[in-house]
Amino acid sequence: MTIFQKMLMTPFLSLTIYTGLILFGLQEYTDNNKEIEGLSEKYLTLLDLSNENLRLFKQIVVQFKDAVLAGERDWVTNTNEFKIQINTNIDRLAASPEILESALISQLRHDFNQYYTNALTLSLVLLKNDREFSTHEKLIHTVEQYSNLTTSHLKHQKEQIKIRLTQAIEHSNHKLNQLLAWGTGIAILLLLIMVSVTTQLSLSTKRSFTQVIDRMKALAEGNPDFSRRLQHPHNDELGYLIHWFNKLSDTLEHDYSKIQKISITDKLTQLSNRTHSDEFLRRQLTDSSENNSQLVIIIADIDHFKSINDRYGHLTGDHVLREFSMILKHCTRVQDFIGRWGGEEFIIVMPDVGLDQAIKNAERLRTTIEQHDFGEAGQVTASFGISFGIEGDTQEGIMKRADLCLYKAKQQGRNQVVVDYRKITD
Ligand SMILES: Nc1nc2c(ncn2[C@@H]2O[C@H](COP(=O)(O)OP(=O)(O)OP(=O)(O)O)[C@@H](O)[C@H]2O)c(=O)[nH]1
Repeated sequence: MTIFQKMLMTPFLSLTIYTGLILFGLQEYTDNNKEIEGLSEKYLTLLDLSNENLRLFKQIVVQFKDAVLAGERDWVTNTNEFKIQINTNIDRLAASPEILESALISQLRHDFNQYYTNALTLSLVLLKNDREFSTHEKLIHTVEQYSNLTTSHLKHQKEQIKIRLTQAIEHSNHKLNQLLAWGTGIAILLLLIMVSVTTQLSLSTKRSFTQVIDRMKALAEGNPDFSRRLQHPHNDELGYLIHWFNKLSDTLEHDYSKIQKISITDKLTQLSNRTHSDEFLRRQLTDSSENNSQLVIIIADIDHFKSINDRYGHLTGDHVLREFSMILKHCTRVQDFIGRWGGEEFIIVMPDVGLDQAIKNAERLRTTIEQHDFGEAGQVTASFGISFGIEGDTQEGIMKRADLCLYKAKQQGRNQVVVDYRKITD
């Protein structure tokens, strides 16, 4: 996935999830409202029945009183309708045992019927002009007792319906509040995850970009580090950038090493050139003095090279130089350094070698060259000057001593090896 897609995905996902949460919340809110509406309807019906029972009961009480006071027997029988209605209502209330306890309903039914039976009996007795209340004291007391109980049960029933309704609404609201709290929690959690993912993404992108910028800067400032390549495990824009930056580094490394090689190599002989020989000698002198090791240099110069050029031409001269270089390479150790010091002058730097061994090597070189067939130029000889590193030596010092020996070799008739023994004999 590309960085662009990742960046787009974060707000898109957030939007989708938040929209989902809002829609879910709205749905729950609507459902909750519907549930409360349903509850209200159910409970209010019960409350109406309860109120009606209270009203009917009061009417029965009043009816009995009126009948007795007016001496109208028919009025007593009128209460039967109210009684039937109350019992029907009680049956309807009993159909909701989850709201009204069946024990309370049974108690109400029992006490109301007790009241009605006793009140009816009392009313009929009193209507017979038997108005001596003291003789009916027990019955009056029973009527009062059941009247109070019935009223109390009816009120209690009404209260119970109200309480249950409040509880049901509270429960429903509590569920909604819980959902709201969960929704808010999830939204905050998601927000934190989004922020953390975006921060991580930004930081890792920034880190990778910084890496690329640093490497580009180093490259532009001429300090390339070709030993390692940038890594990016993802196939995103940064991955492509790093991939092509690494490709560019490969090309640059290749060109750089090519240029480096050219800058230190002599084109004709493919040996190290003067600049590189100079540097190498300086480094070796430092190393040998630090490690307290022996360092020997040999200067080799082709004899009468000018006359080869003059007689056979420069191309033949060049051929001789190439052949000469090959012999130097083949007759020395891998750790020996060979460079073209000037026109037909060469330097061999031999680290960790005794002077005797170096002299033997120079002699072997001299005889090999002498015996070699240089083609058109025929036989060619060379002269050698040898010097070795001494304490506090400088590049100029060791070169000068080797040069003096070479000069001596030329003076003494060429095709020979002259060694600078001065420091040993001193
Ligand atoms: N063909 C060819 N000749 C070169 C090259 N570089 C230098 N020379 C020639 O090498 C010759 C060196 O001549 P001199 O310095 O007089 O030395 P020499 O003739 O070898 O004499 P001695 O060193 O005294 O034996 C000059 O003629 C240069 O022109 C080269 O790359 N190719």
